[in-house]
Amino acid sequence: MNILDKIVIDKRKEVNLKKELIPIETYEQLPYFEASTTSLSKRLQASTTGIIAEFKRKSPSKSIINDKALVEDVAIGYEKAGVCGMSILTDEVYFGGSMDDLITAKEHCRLPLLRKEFIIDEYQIIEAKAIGADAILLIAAILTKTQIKQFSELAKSLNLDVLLEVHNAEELHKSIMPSLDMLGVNNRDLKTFDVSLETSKTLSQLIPDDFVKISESGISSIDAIKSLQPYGYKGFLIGENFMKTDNPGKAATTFIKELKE
Ligand SMILES: O=P(O)(O)OC[C@@H](O)[C@@H](O)c1c[nH]c2ccccc12
Repeated sequence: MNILDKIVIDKRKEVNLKKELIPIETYEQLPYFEASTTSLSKRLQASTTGIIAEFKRKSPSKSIINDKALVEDVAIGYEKAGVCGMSILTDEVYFGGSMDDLITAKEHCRLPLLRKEFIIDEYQIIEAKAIGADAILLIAAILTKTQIKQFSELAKSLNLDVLLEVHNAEELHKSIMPSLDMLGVNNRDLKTFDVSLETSKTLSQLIPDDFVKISESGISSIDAIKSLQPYGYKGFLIGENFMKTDNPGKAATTFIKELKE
């Protein structure tokens, strides 16, 4: 069994358990549930750099990336660096993240926050809104077309932006629908962990221009970004390249400064 299948099985158990412990109505009463959101896709459209910087402690492919950095320091650092948004892993088992990380980031910066999670149930979308997320990720590889439609429409009704992630043409074909704001191409195959920026380049021509195009994973240089921009990419999701340093905010500052030159 590949790692993605395993993650989804565990996630199903986790969500079923949580549903029993915390009824959805509890989330609907939290203050952020009614609060307004900041649009990540609009920020990206208006930006010349388009960096979405991620907070990621570990991953199944790399194990520990950074177990010292505090999410509040990183949120403040990323905001100062001038990123367009911050992506926060909330999966605990495989990525060492938590919903508390997102809440903490929300308290320390005004950046649009993307909840990076393996969403398989509408419950997680209500939860995302309630903890202060501005955008959610939907992964085509683990969802049916019907789920993508239902989940993205629910997110839109809550004013959350939707980033739909694909890895191949088949996933892209089943996913294109008006309730999505951003289409992300993951350069990392979540089943094998192979990384290639060519994935973004080949799939770009199949993505209609009305979606904000984002290239995700394995981006570690200015040259990589410059090579992707001609393919229409407006957003670049970067995790490890910043998180592997002692000071991710500083790494993002240097990176963005250089990108602007
Ligand atoms: O650390 P990287 O290679 O810069 O990648 C960041 C981000 O794209 C990656 O964490 C990611 C992209 N899609 C995902 C889906 C689930 C978990 C993680 C991800």
